[in-house]
Parts: sequence; structure tokens; C-alpha cells
Amino acid sequence: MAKKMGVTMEVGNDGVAVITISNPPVNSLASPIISGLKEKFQDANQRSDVKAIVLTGNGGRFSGGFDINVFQQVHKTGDISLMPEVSIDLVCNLMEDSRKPLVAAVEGLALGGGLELAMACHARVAAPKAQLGLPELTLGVIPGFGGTQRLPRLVGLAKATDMILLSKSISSEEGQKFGLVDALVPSGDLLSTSRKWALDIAEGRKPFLRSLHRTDKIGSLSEARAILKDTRQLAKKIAPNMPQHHACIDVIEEGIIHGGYSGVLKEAEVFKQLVMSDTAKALVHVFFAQRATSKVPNVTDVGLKPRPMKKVAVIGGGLMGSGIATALLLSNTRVVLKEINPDYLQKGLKSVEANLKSLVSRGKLTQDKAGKALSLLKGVLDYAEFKDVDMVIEAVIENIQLKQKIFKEIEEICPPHCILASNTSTIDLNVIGEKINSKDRIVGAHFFSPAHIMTLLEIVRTENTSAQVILDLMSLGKAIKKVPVVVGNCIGFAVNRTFFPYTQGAHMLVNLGVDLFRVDRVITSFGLPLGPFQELYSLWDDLLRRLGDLAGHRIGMAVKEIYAKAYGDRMFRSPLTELLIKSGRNGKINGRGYYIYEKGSKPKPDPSVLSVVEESRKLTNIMPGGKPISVTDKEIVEMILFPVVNEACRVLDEGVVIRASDLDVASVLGMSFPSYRGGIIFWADTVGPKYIYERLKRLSETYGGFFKPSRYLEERAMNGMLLSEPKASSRSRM
Ligand SMILES: C[C@H](O)CC(=O)SCCNC(=O)CCNC(=O)[C@H](O)C(C)(C)COP(=O)(O)OP(=O)(O)OC[C@H]1O[C@@H](n2cnc3c(N)ncnc32)[C@H](O)[C@@H]1OP(=O)(O)O
Repeated sequence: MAKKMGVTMEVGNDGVAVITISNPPVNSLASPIISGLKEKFQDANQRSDVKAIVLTGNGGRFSGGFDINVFQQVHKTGDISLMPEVSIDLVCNLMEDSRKPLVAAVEGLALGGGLELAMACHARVAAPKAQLGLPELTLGVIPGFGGTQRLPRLVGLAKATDMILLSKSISSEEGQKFGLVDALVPSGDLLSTSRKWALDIAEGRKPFLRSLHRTDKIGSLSEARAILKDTRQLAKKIAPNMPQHHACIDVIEEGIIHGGYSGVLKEAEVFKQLVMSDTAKALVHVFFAQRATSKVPNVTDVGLKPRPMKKVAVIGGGLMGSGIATALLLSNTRVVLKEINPDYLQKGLKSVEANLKSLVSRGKLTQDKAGKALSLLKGVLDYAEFKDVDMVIEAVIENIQLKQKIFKEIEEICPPHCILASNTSTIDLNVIGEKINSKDRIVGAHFFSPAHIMTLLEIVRTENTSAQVILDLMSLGKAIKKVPVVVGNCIGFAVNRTFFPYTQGAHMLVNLGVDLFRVDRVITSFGLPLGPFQELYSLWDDLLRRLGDLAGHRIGMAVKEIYAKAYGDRMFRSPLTELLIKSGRNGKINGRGYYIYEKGSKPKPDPSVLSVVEESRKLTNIMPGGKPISVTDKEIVEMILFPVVNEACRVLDEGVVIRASDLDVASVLGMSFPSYRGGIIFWADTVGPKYIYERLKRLSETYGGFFKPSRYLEERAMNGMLLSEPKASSRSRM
């Protein structure tokens, strides 16, 4: 049975005190744990019957680090004094500088502050496969319990900067190779070996090593400077808009130049500044928002248990289907991949193989595991193998009649418990399931392309989808390392619907005379990885990708019409994409779009595309007085992203998502909205609903209905409410 939160100490006859952290589920270092640790270490240091100390975590996990809830409290209250003093009082004075040797017995995970406590011990004994890392930068802060100083001293500067800057965890096996772990022992021997190790140090049989005082792994000053220079370049590239990466390098450098203790003092000071930064506020929000997605009222709180999904069928071996099959295989699920003819089937199977190969060549998968995954795949041309599948995921082209026919067939052939899922991104699930009886088994499994890499999985429920089916798909999603977000049924669901105005805003700006390459530059410096023109189809890209070679552009346009029918009152119709394609530019596919795509080099803006832009401007004729408008970069961001916020408001108003933060997670994982801005709603709340409303109102007066503020936005602005505040009454689609 799980112990209650607290820190315990048991002193054995051998004179070893075992101090255990207990705070399920991850033994996070909440304030009572920190004060408990202080008390127990003081006690152990004073007691004459204690010769040595072992620090461990209860329940097979050492510690998941400092309690992130405290960051959230600091953000809510603005009171930084809520952060306990740990780095000097506990870690340096009571632990590392203790006269009694201290050994960390690490199992499961030691992350952030957890690993920092372990590094302050005089040796570390670990069980196999424990996860060790300092992921603080993903929360907008830096390690704050001495990690910036001790990790380089234990594993060397190059490895430490790699682990900290990229928030990369390593296994205890790798930790042993690099010197972070002193001994690797089976889990059953962890405590006995750690006790013995501690006594060996106490009795002089093993060295008494204090990590902060070590210099043997740091190298010369010039070597260290060269590594830090490269690390700064890396930080510029991976995190141009975030403060914590550069701050972290400065703190590491302080320790290299002035010594570890000086580094620890600077670390504590910078850590406190960063806790209060907007970046930390946004990233901590995303951390909790992501965890909240796994809580679905009336699904995860009603005592249901997920059923095992041992065998899954995927219908359609195109880009989406083969990606979905790959994701399933990677998590050891048996997959049946069905196609309509041997040619397409071969193509599908080859795509899965290619996906796996590319993971192997990028070092993300071993050859052995790729082979095992492939052995779980079976290609078929008929339904014979469907008799014992637990789930079918249909991933064929966006054609209503075809999907209806498939659902009728699978309802007949599959066992009665089998989940009937569609990967559609545009078609109403009720329409797809119109002709079948088991409507409770119909659900949307909307993967994002490439499905084996993108982590978002939109689970689309209709009013008939059963709670069990939703739970099963959530559980499968987690097993295949996705973040499932449960959403309601509407055209575009939550993500594509919210972002459908994104490309249109960009097109409007270009038709109003703004340079399209500037639009891309402004949007990428805002933090999106690509500008709206950097991939030819932008939003439609996701839709078109799933259409494969079969359907092409014509169906792409048909999909666009589905959106126009649903949301036509707020669409800006730009002829730009069509003109571009007419001019023989298909984007990456044929090496030319708005940019010139050459293998091995970055896409270059193509100045000759400006004649196409001119033609589009002539046709739309929206430039006031025929002259290009003049806008600031800030206005460009607003004209593209405020309409997205506006649509997000409608999504909230209609209850398409359970909570506003689900849309934040979905925008970050599905649309690569910068996580350090907290997701689309969090960002909008930071900017202010009133400001957004007023800007949109003014824009709609000048440029029309595309910018017209939604009722929800208007109400929130008028009442001084945040967009994320829950609604009093709900007209939910859940
Ligand atoms: C001063 C220091 O340098 C600063 C720090 O230490 S900052 C903290 C650094 N640590 C981290 O970033 C680790 C964050 N946690 C994780 O990555 C993952 O939770 C994990 C790998 C530990 C476990 O993953 P997993 O088993 O999938 O469980 P997961 O669902 O994520 O978490 C389980 C619960 O623990 C909570 N939790 C995890 N780590 C936590 C932490 N450090 N503080 C508070 N709560 C935490 C989660 O919020 C979740 O709560 P919920 O059940 O109420 O939603």
C-alpha cells in the first residue's frame, strides 16, 4: 500500500540510516518533503549511532523533482518567497558537506531536483533502466538545486550541456558509462548494496567524493570555453525566444571560471528570476494542461477499465494509414493493414518499412526493434483477418460514400466489441456511421501527419460514442506515446477548425499588398516553426496529405468547400494557391512553390512568384485605393492569429473541448504553436480578450466579416473575463 506523504528514517543495526522520500505518484519534492529531508539529515548527522546514510524514494521511484505545483502557486500569487531555500541549506550544507557519507539508492527515475539530490550524495547506486535527467528548461527555469554545477563535474561538460540544454534523460546504464552512476545493481539488491557502499566510504574502503569539489571531468578553461561557445550557438538555434537556455549557460560558465560554489550561488539567483518569467508561466501551464487531458468527466472517473487492444486493423496504406500502422507497431501492437489492390498494399507496407528505417537511421530505434515491429505487421486485401480485431482505424480518402460502405462492412465482419474508428479530418462522424447500428462504437481517431511522429491524437466523440470506447482509445493513444485529447464532433474538430483562419489571414495580408516573405519571417520569429507560405498548402496540407496520390488537388478543393459550407460567413477566399498551382508550382513536390526547394539546402524565396501574387491582388482588388497597406510586424501577427483566437472562442463556446487548456495542448502539439507562449488560449489571455476584441472589431470594420468578433469573445471582453475561465452554463458537444 502506498505510504502517505512524508520523509522517514530507519536506522539499522549496521549503523546506516535509510532516509526515504514518500510522495506518490512520483515522490515530488513538495515543501513538507523538503522540510522533512532537512529534519532527517540534521537528525542523522547528530545521532551517534548513525555512521552513514542512504537516501531513497518509496514505491520504486527515487524522485520526479521539485514540486511543480509550487511554481504554479508562485505564478498565481506573485509571491516568490513560496520557493523554499534548498540549494545551500539542504543540498550543500546538510548533504554534500556532511561528515557522514551519503549514498543515493536510485530506482525508476531521478529527474530535476531528484537527480540534483542524488548528485549531492557521495555515491550513486542505481537499478537498471532508471531515467536520469534535468528537464528544468522545459519548464522555463534552470536546475536550481546545484544541477548546473554538479552534472558537468560528474559527466563532463559536453555531456552535461547536451543533457541540460536539450532536456535529454539518460538511462542508469548510460549514467554508469558517463560516471553519473557508480554501481548498477538489480532492483532487489539496491538497498543492501547502497548500505554497504555507504559503510565502505565511512570506513575508508571507498573514496569520499563531493561532486561540487571535483574538477577532473571539466577539462581546461579553453576546452570548456569552446564547448560553451558551441552550446550558445545551439541555444540560439533551438530556443531563440526563450531566456532560460542562455541563462543556464551563463550559470555553468560562472562555475567553470569561479568555482562550483560560486556557480551554485549564481544558479540560485538566476533560478528565482526565471521562475517569474512569462516563459516559465507558459511552460508550467502546458505541463499541467497536458496532464489534465487525461481526465475526462464521465469517462475516466466512473470506474471503467481500459480493455486490451491486442490486434488493430488499419484500412488504407497511404501516408496517414502507414504512419498510424507504424505508431502501433512501435508499441508492440499487432497490425493488419488492408488495401484495395496488391500494388497499393505493397506501397503501404513499403512506407511502414521506410518509416521504421528512417527511425533507425536517425538513431531513434535499434535495428532489432525495427525488425520486431515489422514482424507484427500483416498486409491483407480482404476482411478475413478482421474477425478477431479489437479496433479498426479507417484511413482512406475523404470520400463520404466510400467511408459509409467501409463502416457497413466492418460492422458486419468484426467482433461486437471492436471499436470502429475513423481518421477523417473533415467528415462528420455521424454521417460516416449513418448506415450502421452500433453507433456507440464509432469514434474519430484523428492523427496528425506524420502519424508516427506527431504526438497529438484528437479523439472525436459523437453524442453516441460510449465511455468505454473513448477510454479504450485514450489508453491505446497513451500506449503508442500520443497525447490523446478528447473533443466533440464538428467540421475540423478542435484543431483544424481553430486554425482554419490562419492561412486565410496570411493570404489577406498578401492580397492587401504585404510582402509574403515578410509574413513568413514575422510568423517564424513569433515562434511557429514555419511561416504560412513555407509549405504550399499550410492548413490544407494536413488534409491533402491524407488524400495521397489518388485524389490530388481536386479533392483538396472539395475539402475546402466543406469548410466553406460550414463556416462560410467568416472565410476569406483567396485565389493565390490556385494561381500558384496553375503556374506549375506544386511546392516541395516539384521543388517550387513560393520558395525554391533544393535538396540539401534551405528553401530560398523565389522572386519570380511575385507575378502570381500580383495577379491574385488584381483579382481580389482589396487594397484600399489600390495601394499596398502599411503594417507593423505586431499588426501582421494580430491579423493572422487574432482570427484564430476568435475561432478558438467559438470552439470553447460550443463546448467542442472539455476545457480551454485542452485547446492549448492541442494547438502546441497539433499546430506547433510555441509552447513557451502556453498555447493559443493562454497566449490570448496574456494579450487580453478586450484588446483582441477591439482590434478585431476595428479590422472587421475595415476588412469585413473575416475579422468579426465572435459572441464569446465579445462577452468575455465586455465582462472583463479571461477566455479560459470556465463557462457558467454549457452547450457542450461532449
Ligand atoms: C529546483 C529544481 O531544479 C526544479 C525542478 O526539479 S523542476 C521539476 C523537474 N522535474 C520534471 O520536470 C519532471 C516532470 N514530470 C514528468 O516528466 C513526468 O510526470 C514523469 C516522467 C515524472 C512521470 O510520468 P508519468 O508516469 O507518465 O506520469 P504523469 O502523468 O506525467 O505524472 C503523474 C502525476 O504526477 C504529477 N507530477 C509529475 N512530476 C511532478 C512534479 N515534479 N511536481 C509535481 N507533480 C508532478 C503529475 O502532474 C501527475 O499528476 P496528476 O496525476 O494529478 O495529473
